[in-house]
Amino acid sequence: MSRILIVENEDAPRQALKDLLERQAYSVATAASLDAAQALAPQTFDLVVCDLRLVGEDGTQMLALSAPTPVLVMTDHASLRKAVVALKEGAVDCIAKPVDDDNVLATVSRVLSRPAPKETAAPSGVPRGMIGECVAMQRVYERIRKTAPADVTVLVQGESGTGKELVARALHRQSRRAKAPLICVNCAAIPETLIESELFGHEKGAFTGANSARTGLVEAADGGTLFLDEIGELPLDAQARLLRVLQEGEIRRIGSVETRYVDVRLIAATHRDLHSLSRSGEFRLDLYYRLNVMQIELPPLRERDDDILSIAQVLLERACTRHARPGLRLSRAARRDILGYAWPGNVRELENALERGVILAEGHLIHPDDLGLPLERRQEPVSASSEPSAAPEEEDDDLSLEDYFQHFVLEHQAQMSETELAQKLGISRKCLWERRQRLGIPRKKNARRLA
Ligand SMILES: Nc1ncnc2c1ncn2[C@@H]1O[C@H](COP(=O)(O)OP(=O)(O)OP(=O)(O)O)[C@@H](O)[C@H]1O
Repeated sequence: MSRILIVENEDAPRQALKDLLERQAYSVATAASLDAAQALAPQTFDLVVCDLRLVGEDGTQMLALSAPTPVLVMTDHASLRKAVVALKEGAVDCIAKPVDDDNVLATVSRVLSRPAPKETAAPSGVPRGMIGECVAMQRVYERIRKTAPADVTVLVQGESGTGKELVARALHRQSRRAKAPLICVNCAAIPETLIESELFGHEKGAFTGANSARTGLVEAADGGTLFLDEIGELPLDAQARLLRVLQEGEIRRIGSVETRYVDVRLIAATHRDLHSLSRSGEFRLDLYYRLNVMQIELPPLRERDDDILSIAQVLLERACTRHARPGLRLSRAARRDILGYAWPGNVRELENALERGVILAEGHLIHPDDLGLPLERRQEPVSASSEPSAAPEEEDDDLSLEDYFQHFVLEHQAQMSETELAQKLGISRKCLWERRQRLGIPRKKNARRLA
């Protein structure tokens, strides 16, 4: 299922476009401003549809924020000139407002069926949207790279929140099916009574409430990839049907005698041990062997020591943007807590803790209390240090040099010139400027002019 992000500040057209695209089985997210769009990581979508006339903002900026994702711009007569600029800067197409439903659908479908931009892995080989370069994750990236083109079934294993869906997306993007749909289904999120008809479809009248025939998600993934998250939750009857899809490429809608054929690559994910589930009869052993052709094992966050702080930094920047709190940083004690905590909810839990920190932080530093990590689940600090967590009056002692620098500059820059600030800090003005750039503390416009 292609993922589309709509950026439009007016409620009614935004909702109407969302409804229209969702009726075509696209997965749609919306944002009412550039900041809100940026916080949703636009570069991880398949397409961004952006109004050029956002209140107080320039919609063309979405092009840079979304790259390499294609951007389709919407424009009215008043912003035709901007549309020309946007097209010159790389927008894939332009649609006129008020939008014509058929025209939008045709354009969206045309843009999405173009050859997908080649996966833009960083030189280190990190797939788009994923953060982390520790040895364990390098192995994951290598597995993705080798497995993606092979068109085999893949079983992704790992605790909740370790990024299994991100791996599935990377596998799809790097496969020869990249232009075809990727359909993601969380088997745990669909009621047991509905899952078979959701996956395999049904005929009209197949059961009470089946007022019309419906295509299932497996058929919707024909030619592309089906990602079944939490496959351990799939009921036994649905497991039997899935096995037929894998063995024969055959599918039969509920209530139908007709057999259809599909060409689907399956990626399955679970945090459970499918082999022991199959010993207890909860999971079909034959399906387990069929799924287990290739495995990718995601390490829990607590085993990615080298990565935790760099992941935290990127997620923190995203949360700062989302909540319009630029430049917030983690105090040294907060960093120590992050390193020492066991992270049972992995990257998702880290994302949530940082979001909490950004919302609760009062100054420019995020302290342990702002993160609110449960005390009883903290591990021994990773460093040998036995520093107690900082009491407020000790906070100054607890600051790293960078924290101190940032704290000092933010507190005094309104009253001091750059020369005075540099003198007080005992550094040159050039060094002050360089550190400002590195730490992202641009000089306040209202600060006094240089002496
Ligand atoms: N390596 C990573 N880099 C960046 N973000 C990550 C990484 N791993 C996970 N995330 C983020 O953590 C969240 C959870 O990721 P995802 O849904 O892929 O995990 P999951 O293992 O499929 O979880 P679950 O099993 O609970 O469905 C998402 O917001 C995702 O963007």
